[in-house]
Amino acid sequence: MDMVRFIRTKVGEVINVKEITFAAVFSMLTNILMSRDLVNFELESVEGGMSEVIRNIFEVGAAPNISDLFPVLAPFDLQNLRKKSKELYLRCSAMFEPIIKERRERKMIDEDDASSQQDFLDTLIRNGSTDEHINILLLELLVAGTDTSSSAIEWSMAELMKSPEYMKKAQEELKNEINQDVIQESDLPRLKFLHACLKESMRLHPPGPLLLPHRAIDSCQVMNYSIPKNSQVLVNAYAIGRDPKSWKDPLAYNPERFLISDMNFRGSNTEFIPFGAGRRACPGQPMATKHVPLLLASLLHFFDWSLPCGKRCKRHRHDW
Ligand code: HEM
Repeated sequence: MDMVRFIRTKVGEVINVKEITFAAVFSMLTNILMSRDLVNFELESVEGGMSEVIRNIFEVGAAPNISDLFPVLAPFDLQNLRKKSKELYLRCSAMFEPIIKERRERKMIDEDDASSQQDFLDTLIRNGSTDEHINILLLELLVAGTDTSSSAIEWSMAELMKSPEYMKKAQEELKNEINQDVIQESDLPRLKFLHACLKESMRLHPPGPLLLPHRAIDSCQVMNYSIPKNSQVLVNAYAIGRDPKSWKDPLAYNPERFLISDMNFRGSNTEFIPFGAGRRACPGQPMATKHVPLLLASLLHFFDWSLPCGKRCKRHRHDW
């Protein structure tokens, strides 16, 4: 895997885990979506400054918007959020357009050849999607999938650096369970402790702390609160994951709590909802729960980690 090869060239140097995992996830997603690798690990960069664009879109999307509180102000776009979104969308479209054009021209989709491999882009073209639809869909999936997945890996690494005994336990599990030079999807079900570490990191640091904004389609009563029809509803997954009514010693990083529980990522347990729950839960969850543990396992199995200049982390109580 490119990420592992790249880190091997940096052994002994300080590694920026955030940049590397962002690039690795981005590369996985662009390969799945359009069979293209837009990442250059050597330059630690994503082609055409894509990582910056994706991050900016995330920031613009998550920024508090005064028009949500005073809808009458929306046409004035006082914070320039709509203007910025449009500029970022145009920058992304400029990146995707040559790829879509080339794919259309090469007529890679051979309707008669049922065995020819199709990626997401082929399927969209074959279904008659316009360039605009394709641009928007690719962008939405890259934005929704990259920062969330890399944040889950980064927080897991940060927590494991703070708790060396759990890092060691996860590495021992990997040593016992992985017999070959690469970690494969088929190995994942055996990595119980690794999954527990990931769940515990996502409980404390859900990559979407307020999920996505929802809208009440009807007036309703939730406990003692009246929710009027059409109001925007934000679900605080961050607070839910740290609620002392649901979690014993909620601020402690303790992956073992997930070894003795059958909580999954599908939102069946409302006290643990890093991917949301119900009809609008994350559609990328089945994919993310494969590539996120694969990347985390690769970081832990192939390398030993320490903080720069022998620094030590304080453990246990949560200052994050
Ligand atoms: C660790 C990784 C990920 C996390 C924690 C995560 C989390 C979430 C959350 C919390 C939501 C909102 C759910 C709600 O409001 O109820 C969401 C929505 C979404 N996610 Fe993910 N996600 C991840 C990875 C991905 C990936 C890899 C993709 C696709 C490539 C993806 C695509 C989407 C899309 C398209 C939506 C919007 C769904 C809608 O509008 O109904 N996500 N995700």
